[in-house]
Amino acid sequence: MISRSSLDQYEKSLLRTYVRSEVVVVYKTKEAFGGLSNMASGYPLQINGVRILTTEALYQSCRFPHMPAVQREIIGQNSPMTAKMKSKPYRNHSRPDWDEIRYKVMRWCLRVKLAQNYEEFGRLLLATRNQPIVEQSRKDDYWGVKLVDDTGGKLVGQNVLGRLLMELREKLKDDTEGVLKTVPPLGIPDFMLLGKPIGTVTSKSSGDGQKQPELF
Ligand SMILES: Nc1nc(O)c(N)c(N[C@@H]2O[C@H](COP(=O)(O)O)[C@@H](O)[C@H]2O)n1
Repeated sequence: MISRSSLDQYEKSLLRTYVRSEVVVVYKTKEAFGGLSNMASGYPLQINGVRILTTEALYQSCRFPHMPAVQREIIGQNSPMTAKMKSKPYRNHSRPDWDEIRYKVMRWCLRVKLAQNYEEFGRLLLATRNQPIVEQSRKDDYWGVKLVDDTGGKLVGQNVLGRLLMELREKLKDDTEGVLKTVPPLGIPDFMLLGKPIGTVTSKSSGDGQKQPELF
């Protein structure tokens, strides 16, 4: 069995340190790079024809493929924060492999956000140039980074969300053919929304969440 102290040591080894003045900080959604946050509104999504207002709601709903009623409650929220709050009482019932796959789900959610908001989200991502991106958080040093000194200069965390955003940015820089406008489903079991397997996402399926009317 792995001892608590070696687990603590391992966790510590995953932490990275950033200097605030040298990075793009994602903190409040109204700030310059706030659109990179999953809590940002204005980047609507559509999965299997279902309208979802934010990547936060999409990400949280992916915890519960076996509980469509909970997914419906989460994606029915107008605010991303309440979508996250709605998931809280059910967290112990998240899919059993959640901790192992959540970063893949997050990577897929960001791909969907880009595919369906290619111009606006793409422009924001590219505006970060080659700088490190970090999400500042008060509590979460897995997805983000926390302030570690009173001067506010040092940020420490695994910064998994920031690293996924940087990974996507680098792919976008090479995306001359618009390949990122199509997102295949994740290759994991039970990748479902409201009882149906999640299909390929395309840029055309974004917008106001209504299916396109038949023209002929
Ligand atoms: N509580 C909270 N407030 C914010 O303003 C945040 N940006 C976040 N972080 C986001 O929460 C999501 C992860 O949720 P889990 O704790 O893994 O359920 C992820 O989108 C973070 O970016 N949290």
